[in-house]
Amino acid sequence: MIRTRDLVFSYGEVRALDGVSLSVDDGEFLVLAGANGSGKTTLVRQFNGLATPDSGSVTVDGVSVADDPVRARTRVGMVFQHPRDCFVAATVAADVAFGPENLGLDHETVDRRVEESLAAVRMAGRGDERLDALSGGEQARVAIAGALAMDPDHLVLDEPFAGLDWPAREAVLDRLAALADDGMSVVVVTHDLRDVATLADRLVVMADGRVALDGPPAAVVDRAAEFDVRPVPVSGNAEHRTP
Ligand SMILES: Nc1ncnc2c1ncn2[C@@H]1O[C@H](COP(=O)(O)OP(=O)(O)OP(=O)(O)O)[C@@H](O)[C@H]1O
Repeated sequence: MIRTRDLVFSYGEVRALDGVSLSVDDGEFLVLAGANGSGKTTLVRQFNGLATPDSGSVTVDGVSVADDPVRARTRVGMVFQHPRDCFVAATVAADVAFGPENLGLDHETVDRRVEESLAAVRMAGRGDERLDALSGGEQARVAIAGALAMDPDHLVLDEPFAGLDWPAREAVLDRLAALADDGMSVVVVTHDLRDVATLADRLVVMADGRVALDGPPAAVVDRAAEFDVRPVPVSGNAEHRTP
């Protein structure tokens, strides 16, 4: 579980987080929405210690991020917008291997993690392909594989769908939903609630550095427009769950 309590964070005079208390359970697929500048990115950067709060606390599986930021960074995988800017290698497998190699894992373990992570995003057998030859959706899935190869318990994606067409978006969402089904907590930051909200277990809308709405998408999405988030019809949550 990722848990924040009364988080406050300012950039100089700008108070970006103004008392955020939020818990994300294991296996929960949470969509974090909100208008530009509402504090979404600032919040998720606290989850793995990329930023330190002015006050308040963050724990990951009960351990304070401030006390053990290295642990938080390995437990919480992060995928940022524009994955192509974050790639460090020329080919798919080399890029996904980069993180686990840096952990000092042996070759066999790295190879296994690369294989499993690529399979999890339906990119199995494509390790030798060049990243610059992939579609935007495939690149997004490789970026997710790179985070999965670190074997995290939680996965946070900041605007992972930017620039993706509909089928690519669906493929990425499908994978994320499956990961949540397998027990990973998945947090997706997005402006756009189309299709995401129908898959998510929970929708949190931020406004002015605070949690403005929090609940099952079907219950809260109608109010999202009040906070400059595009409303969409939602038929229910957790459609991805299979008995
Ligand atoms: N590096 C920075 N320096 C100064 N102010 C910043 C910085 N990053 C963010 N801010 C400000 O902090 C507030 C919250 O920004 P943040 O990026 O967390 O919001 P967001 O909801 O993720 O927005 P967006 O959807 O545009 O990415 C905004 O007022 C923003 O202008």
